[in-house]
Amino acid sequence: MSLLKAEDIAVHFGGVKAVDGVSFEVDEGEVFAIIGPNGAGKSTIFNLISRIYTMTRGKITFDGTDITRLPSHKVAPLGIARTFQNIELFDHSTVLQNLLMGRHTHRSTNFVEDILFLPKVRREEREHRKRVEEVIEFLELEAYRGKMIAGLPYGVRKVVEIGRALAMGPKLILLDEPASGLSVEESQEVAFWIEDMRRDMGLTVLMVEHDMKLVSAVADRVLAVNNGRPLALGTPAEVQSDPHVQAAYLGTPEEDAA
Ligand SMILES: Nc1ncnc2c1ncn2[C@@H]1O[C@H](COP(=O)(O)OP(=O)(O)OP(=O)(O)O)[C@@H](O)[C@H]1O
Repeated sequence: MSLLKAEDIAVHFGGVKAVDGVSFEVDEGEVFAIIGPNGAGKSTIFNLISRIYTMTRGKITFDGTDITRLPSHKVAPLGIARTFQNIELFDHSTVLQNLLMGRHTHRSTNFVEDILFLPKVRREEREHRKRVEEVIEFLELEAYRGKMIAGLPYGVRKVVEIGRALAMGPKLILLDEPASGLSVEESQEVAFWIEDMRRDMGLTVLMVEHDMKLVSAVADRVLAVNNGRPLALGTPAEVQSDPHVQAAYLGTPEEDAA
């Protein structure tokens, strides 16, 4: 069953057709990757799903709900969490504080209830802590729990960014280039975590990634895009051997054949 469905989605910025008629479905429990050269429109597709950008045309359905015109702040509570290409954490807060902030989408208490620290507030606080501790254990972040983000190595910050998204308890996680800037060993770890997210947490994963080794290792299906247009859809091996995809990456005249 498809959890996310994008139908003929498009966004144009003046004359730039950043995304121009892309359709795909992500099945529940699937790891689905979007690949393409720089400027192909991959991050823009994420921004359309997150509702950061408003679509020029098309429709996006998540878990049976039409989210095409949903305000962006209502996307996360539905069960969609994301990471950003340029890590978006609070540098002067600890790992634990950043992960707890990931729980904010689940707050049902108001300011007065919080001040009075009512039983309902305490109960929610306990639940937030429990979920965050599960994430810390899952991503093996115990050693960094009390450390400031600013002082952490890049690879650890990338993992915390994934943790912040996981702390939300989503059904679908959007990973924007989870392996960029990581060493070969760190990328392999990310591959294991993606597998575990699916197997142990029952998550559906949609990722944008340049690292074809990671994509081949974890993705069930791949959508290749170029110039905002779809090029090929299939297994990693099928997409990698597609002549249009090869042409787009090599920049040969074949590119126009798409
Ligand atoms: N807010 C915006 N205003 C104008 N143009 C934009 C905007 N956002 C994206 N674009 C343009 O849309 C195109 C697609 O950009 P996008 O960032 O989605 O590419 P990408 O495939 O994610 O690239 P990369 O791999 O380099 O991250 C680019 O030409 C980009 O300049």
